[in-house]
Amino acid sequence: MKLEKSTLLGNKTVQISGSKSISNRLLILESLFNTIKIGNLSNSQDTQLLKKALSETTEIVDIHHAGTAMRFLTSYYSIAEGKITVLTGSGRMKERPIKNLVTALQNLGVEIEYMENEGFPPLKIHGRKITQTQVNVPANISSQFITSLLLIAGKLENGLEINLVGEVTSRSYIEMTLDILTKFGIKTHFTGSTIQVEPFTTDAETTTVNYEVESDWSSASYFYSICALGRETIHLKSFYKESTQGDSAIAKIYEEFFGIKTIFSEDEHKLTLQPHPNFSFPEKIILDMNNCPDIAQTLCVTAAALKIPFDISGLGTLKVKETDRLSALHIELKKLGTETEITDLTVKSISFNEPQENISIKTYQDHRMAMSFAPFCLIKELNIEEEEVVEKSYPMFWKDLESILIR
Ligand SMILES: O=C(O)C1=C[C@@H](OP(=O)(O)O)[C@@H](O)[C@H](O)C1
Ligand SMILES: C=C(OP(=O)(O)O)C(=O)O
Repeated sequence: MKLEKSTLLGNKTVQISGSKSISNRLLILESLFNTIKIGNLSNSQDTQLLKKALSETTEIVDIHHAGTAMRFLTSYYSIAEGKITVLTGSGRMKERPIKNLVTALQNLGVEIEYMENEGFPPLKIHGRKITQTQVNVPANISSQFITSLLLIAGKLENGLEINLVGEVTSRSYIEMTLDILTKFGIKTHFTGSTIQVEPFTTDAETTTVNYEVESDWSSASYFYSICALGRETIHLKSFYKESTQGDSAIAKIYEEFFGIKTIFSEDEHKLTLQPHPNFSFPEKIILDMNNCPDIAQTLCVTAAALKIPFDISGLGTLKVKETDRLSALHIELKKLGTETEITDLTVKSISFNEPQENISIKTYQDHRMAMSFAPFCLIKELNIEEEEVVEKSYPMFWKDLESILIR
């Protein structure tokens, strides 16, 4: 996608589709318990892939690059008594770890085989009735393993006690799952590092839950970046003041470091992003983003574009997402003139120079690489390679971007 040097049109409204994370949780719960009326379901490809998988009865299920779908379906098929499912995905999915989840399910009595490499998809799952009630799961690789078990826990005869072992990563996503389970009528208790889930009662099973999905805060993050660089007001819909999405942290982060105030209009579920006209930018941004890893790329590109030094930690999960996001950032930020130093957990700016001529950003099959670098067109023209990657989470991204820019 060739993006010419642009300016931001003020006062435009962008309607973003429902949260991919919330939608994918609801689809699994709907399929297990059949009692949800979902509004504003995500139009992301990942959600469509999960929906399709849940409606199929074939033995082989290919989930492509949808990480949450891969992880959530692993537990889902584990309790499909008597059913054998081969769960596979894209080349990259076969490099994304799943061992901690598989071991937990094996320890609960499910038979799961690795069909290629130990610890990675594809998996052959022999669905069983789980009767055990307690399981330990290392929680430092992906919170999706914990969510996956939480989503099926209410379906087990005696519920489930999950002990989170070690450091807990992306904790906000576990809290989001617990919030959804509670709204759904499944009782959970999170104390210390133990989560207890009670079995779903028949009463709760017969009540229909109406769930209006809040729009996606990870998608909203790109408009915070655009607002920080373009310094005009943007409106976003449909969001709530009290969000269960960890990425809603973007509002506070962009207010503190880039002077973007967020005004919530409760009745319209609208956010107004308002740039402070005389904001003095900080000398340095120091931030732990363990709780909101998906907006790390957004922040790094904004800071690089504004040449504000940054030192971001808590990024241990970025290596095992759609691509190794830390090395992708390191390579592509150079093209914007920003040299960085990366470790397994951090990214830190070292120096800021002039951006290159004829910038062309590689996206490494990662939607967030494309969307996080796009706002740089407010500074200088650039090309984003393999623009279609945005479909994974935000198919309307280029159209929405176009609607708020003047060339
Ligand atoms: O549960 C979820 O919906 C997600 C959890 C996070 O993954 P990790 O827990 O692997 O960091 C996040 O990065 C991903 O985009 C969505
Ligand atoms: C990491 C992501 O998704 P998933 O893990 O579900 O593939 C993401 O959307 O940034």
